[in-house]
Amino acid sequence: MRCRRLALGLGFSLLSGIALWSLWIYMETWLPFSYVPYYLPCPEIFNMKLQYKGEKPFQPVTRSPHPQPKLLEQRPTELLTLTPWLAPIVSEGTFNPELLQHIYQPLNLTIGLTVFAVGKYTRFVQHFLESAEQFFMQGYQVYYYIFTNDPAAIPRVPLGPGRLLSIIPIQRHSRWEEISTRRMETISRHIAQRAHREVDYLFCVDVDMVFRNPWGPETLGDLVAAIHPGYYAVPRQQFPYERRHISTAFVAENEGDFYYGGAVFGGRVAKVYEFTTGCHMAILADKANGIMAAWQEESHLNRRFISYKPSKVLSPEYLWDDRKPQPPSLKLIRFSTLDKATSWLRS
Ligand SMILES: CC(=O)N[C@H]1[C@@H](OP(=O)(O)OP(=O)(O)OC[C@H]2O[C@@H](n3ccc(=O)[nH]c3=O)[C@H](O)[C@@H]2O)O[C@H](CO)[C@H](O)[C@@H]1O
Ligand SMILES: [Mn+2]
Repeated sequence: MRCRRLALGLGFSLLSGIALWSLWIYMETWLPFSYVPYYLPCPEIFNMKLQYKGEKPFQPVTRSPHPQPKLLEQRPTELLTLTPWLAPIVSEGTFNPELLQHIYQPLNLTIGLTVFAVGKYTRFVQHFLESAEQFFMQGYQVYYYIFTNDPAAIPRVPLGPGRLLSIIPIQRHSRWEEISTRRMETISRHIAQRAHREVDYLFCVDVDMVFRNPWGPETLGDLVAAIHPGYYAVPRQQFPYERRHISTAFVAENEGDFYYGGAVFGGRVAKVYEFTTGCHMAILADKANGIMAAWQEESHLNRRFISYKPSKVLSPEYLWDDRKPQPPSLKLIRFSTLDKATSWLRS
């Protein structure tokens, strides 16, 4: 009796298993499509730039090995002023502010500044904006774009003439890595929807920072990157690039110029659009393969700046970290990270 029941039970389970399996097969062919990870673009193809006949790219994309440029190579207290691809490296003493003012002021430019304040990071907005009002692009039209999940938490900071601010509601993601990484997508979409009509140049920066000294037209360029304060004096083999081949952010040992910070980049709005869209696509490809790059969007930013060299490089004066003592090579700290309670903020 017991054996019969057992046999019946087993038979029933087998039959229902087969039925479920057939249903799944049927459903799968009926569903519009399914994702197959290995069909996604592999890094080599993804980083390839097609050069169409008649198109003259401003900068050739190189994969040829070349020596690493050293910011402090010549004299320990003087910074390099030109990259090997002839982009200026901006620092105090390399430009004449009055002359630049005369050149750029009549152009009637509008400079956009994007900043994200999601969750606990809304507490940085007041200090950030107050300092930007004092130092960021003084005398120019400025458009602040603040992306937040909590518009009510954004303080109303009085703005000077010709300066506008727009609060843009966005979704909150639970993981801080996701919040940080999604910025590329959000900025790219925002440029397509709005910013391309409103600004000439756009800078994208972290909110947990303050301006300490003037940031002016010397920073304007087609595509602008800033050297990370943690890695301006180390060999590129020690840069925290993404080193796994499977990631679209992969960088080989013999590649890399400077290690750039994810906290500051910008340029002409059309170039920033191209840049953020490219980074977003690479992030999506990684995501589909279940990968998060070593330093999230900063890894993708660095990968892209190797293939698409920045036309202007900002020295660590424009991206400093207050926890470090100011070295003699940096004459004027203009923008720097606040010492913050990272683990609490990200919890
Ligand atoms: C020294 C260091 O470790 N630096 C890394 C760290 O920078 P940070 O420690 O500077 O990252 P972060 O915590 O400032 O996050 C980046 C930005 O995302 C926004 N944000 C982030 C989290 C959040 O909950 N809400 C919010 O609004 C905010 O604008 C913030 O400034 O992480 C970055 C992630 O891309 C890069 O990998 C940096 O190299
Ligand atoms: Mn930060």
